[in-house]
Amino acid sequence: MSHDRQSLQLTRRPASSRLHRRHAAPLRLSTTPVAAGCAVPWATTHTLSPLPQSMVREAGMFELLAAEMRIAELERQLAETQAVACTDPLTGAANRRGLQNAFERELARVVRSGEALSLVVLDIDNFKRVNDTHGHSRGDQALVHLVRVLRTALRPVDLVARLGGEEFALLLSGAGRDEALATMARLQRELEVQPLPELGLKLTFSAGVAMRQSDESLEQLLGRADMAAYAAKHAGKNRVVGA
Ligand SMILES: Nc1nc2c(ncn2[C@@H]2O[C@H](COP(=O)(O)OP(=O)(O)OP(=O)(O)O)[C@@H](O)[C@H]2O)c(=O)[nH]1
Repeated sequence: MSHDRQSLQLTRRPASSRLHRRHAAPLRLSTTPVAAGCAVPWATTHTLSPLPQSMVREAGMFELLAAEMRIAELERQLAETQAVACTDPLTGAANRRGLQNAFERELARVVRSGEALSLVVLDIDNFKRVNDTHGHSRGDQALVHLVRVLRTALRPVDLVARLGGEEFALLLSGAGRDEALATMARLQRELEVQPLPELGLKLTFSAGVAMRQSDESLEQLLGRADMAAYAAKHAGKNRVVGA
């Protein structure tokens, strides 16, 4: 039997095997009478002719669309995984990695625009007492409450990150030292008027503010802000010190 590109003679066989062949090279199936003198009366022969170009094109478009949908889904999953990897699970604030990413993003922006960038290290005062008096679970709630108040009071461009325990960092985009100090005074007032629900507990913090100097890395900036926060603690807590 000779096979050419235009037609293919086949005896009857399972549909699945025809579909398989058809998937690889779409062909249209049409039956023709059994050849005269055929010794197998139940056998029919079929001529498969090529599908119209429009159907081939449609099939190709369908496969392309399916691949694009799959890629979009994988991109969504990747973005979700990255967001989880950069987030503190308890408070929803950024974690250190999230802070690092945000710092790099902001740095690129302020270098272009010439704007200032300030970083704050903030440590809740007497947090051990909150845990000891009200329990660890209330302590957790206090951390969540603090982040909520900070986020509500800050601009959407600013970042709240949890460095660990009851220590946080704030990245204040476009803020110089004085503006950052004023922002921190505002946050102190917000916490004063928004005590922890149910307990009525007022949280206070000690914080150090550092404005980024040229060529300063995140680690160096964090170091200066941390020392200022340490000074705030040792000066009596519930205060903000500029580096
Ligand atoms: N509930 C809760 N407590 C935490 C978490 N991480 C750290 N802590 C607690 O935070 C407390 C920190 O205590 P300290 O380092 O003595 O700090 P502090 O009591 O705030 O004292 P000062 O910093 O001097 O004001 C400890 O009791 C830790 O167990 C957390 O995720 N949840």
